[in-house]
Amino acid sequence: MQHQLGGKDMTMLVVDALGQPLHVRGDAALAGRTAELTNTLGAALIVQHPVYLPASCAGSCAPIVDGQGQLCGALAILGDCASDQPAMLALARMSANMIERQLFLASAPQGLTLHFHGRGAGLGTLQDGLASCSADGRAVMVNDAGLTQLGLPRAALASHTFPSLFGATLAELAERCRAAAPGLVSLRLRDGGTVHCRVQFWDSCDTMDRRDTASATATATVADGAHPGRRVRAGLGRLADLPSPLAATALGQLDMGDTRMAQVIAKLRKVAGTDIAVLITGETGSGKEWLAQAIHRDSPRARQPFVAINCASIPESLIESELFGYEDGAFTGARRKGSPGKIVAANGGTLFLDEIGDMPLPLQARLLRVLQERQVTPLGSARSIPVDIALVCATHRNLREQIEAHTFREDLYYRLNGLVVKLPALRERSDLPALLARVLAEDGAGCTLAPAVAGLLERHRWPGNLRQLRNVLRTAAVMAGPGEQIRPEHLADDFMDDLTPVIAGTEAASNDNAPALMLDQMELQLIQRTLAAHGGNTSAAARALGVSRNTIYRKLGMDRLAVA
Ligand SMILES: Nc1ncnc2c1ncn2[C@@H]1O[C@H](COP(=O)(O)OP(=O)(O)OP(=O)(O)O)[C@@H](O)[C@H]1O
Repeated sequence: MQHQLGGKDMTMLVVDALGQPLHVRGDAALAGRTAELTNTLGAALIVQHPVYLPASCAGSCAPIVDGQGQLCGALAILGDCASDQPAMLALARMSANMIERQLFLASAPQGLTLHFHGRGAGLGTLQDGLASCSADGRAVMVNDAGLTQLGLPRAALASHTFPSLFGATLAELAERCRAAAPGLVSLRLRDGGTVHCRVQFWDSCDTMDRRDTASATATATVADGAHPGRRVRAGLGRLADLPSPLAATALGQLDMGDTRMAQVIAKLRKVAGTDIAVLITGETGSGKEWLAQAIHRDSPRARQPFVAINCASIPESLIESELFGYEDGAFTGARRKGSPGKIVAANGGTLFLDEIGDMPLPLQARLLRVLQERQVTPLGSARSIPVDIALVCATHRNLREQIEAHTFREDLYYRLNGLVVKLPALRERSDLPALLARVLAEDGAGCTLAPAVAGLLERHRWPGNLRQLRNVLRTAAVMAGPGEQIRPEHLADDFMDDLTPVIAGTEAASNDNAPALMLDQMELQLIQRTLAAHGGNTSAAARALGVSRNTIYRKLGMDRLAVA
């Protein structure tokens, strides 16, 4: 929440069901001050609905219910934010919802946990339903979002079992999980509706055939303080793990079966908790920031802030104040109250400096000083603030070359490179099918891939790496429609354009030893040459040849791939 509030002068307050403060961030005096506040918090507790607070203690408040649907407290954001009231109410409601989900998962029966939604795209969002049941499928717990989707009042839950709600026994579900190609299972409800699900089996669940599922499942330690050491079995294997306390460790979730990725993760696990600075290199979109976040989430600092700053996207003149902060009126245009800066904001947690190679030289010297002295002096201030941060940096540049070109300080480089890890480009990874399945499950609106599309995706060079992969699949899923099969015509034109030279090149190579050029082979060569002359741009080649782009795809056999 603090991150979302972006440094606004606000107070965050969590109270129990009796309105007693449990946790205050910010102005503790404000949190306990007014009768109106107590009354309004009380109102939120009574009506069990988010409410605005009165003007005297402006803010918003949302109730929190536990996994059994019992009211257990409320969360309030207090402070003068008249113009932002709706946003604050939404933030309070969203944060309360996140707490509720954690409470639910922490008290879930140890048989199976199901995340479900009527639309595949709803999975992994705060709106997806949660259902948990005991290993025999009898005791079922469902959160409010889940009950809404099932169309059930809470009181009716007591008379249901898992099979009576979801139309399958745990053993049947385990079987479906084994067979589910993209890591997403659909269940037909008793009322005829369908929900898309991701499933996690706890180890204690006896209904699973452990021998058969060994290759398809991942065993993971729950990264949740409430249940240290609990072990879960992810029924859909690594593909379907969710970013929840029941999922594998954050780093473990990035290991999809590629050897190089596994090595990167193994190295990072060794330095977890040591505060050794990590430098991540890799092409754009290869997942450097995601990796940095996973390092943070698996570290002892996980409950402290993760603060990211992209040195390439902030104007040079602002990096200094953004990073190191500034005193009241330190420079023209400075905010009246000054700003503590990102380094101080990350105190106790992790500072992620993305595109560190783009940091201007003078600031490199300042950063080095901060890292050595472990204290920051904001602009215009004589006072130093001690800081305790773990540092993760990333770059797609070659810092050694930059050192030789005198654009990067060698001493800073050696301070940053405690451990250097290189993320493989997507085209070098051997786990593309698993990645496709995961991204589809997360972002694919329940769609599946036609085999021909899987073939096309595997041929692609992916210059934009994981970012491009996610965008291509997300757009294709929208084109195909929820729950449909993604076919070649659903892929974006520019993606097909990028792909054409690769396929054309493959065809050309395989034609080298052809004895006599038949008419269609000449035609093929003409197309290949024209494509080459137009830099692989299918539209330009089609125009030059006076044919349609589809004709080119057809002649190159890409339509055959499409129906394979
Ligand atoms: N392990 C992953 N699995 C699936 N998708 C991922 C993964 N890692 C990253 N992505 C996707 O790729 C996008 C880009 O990732 P990220 O921002 O971490 O890349 P980056 O290497 O930091 O990029 P840049 O160099 O441009 O800053 C993410 O928003 C996400 O959609």
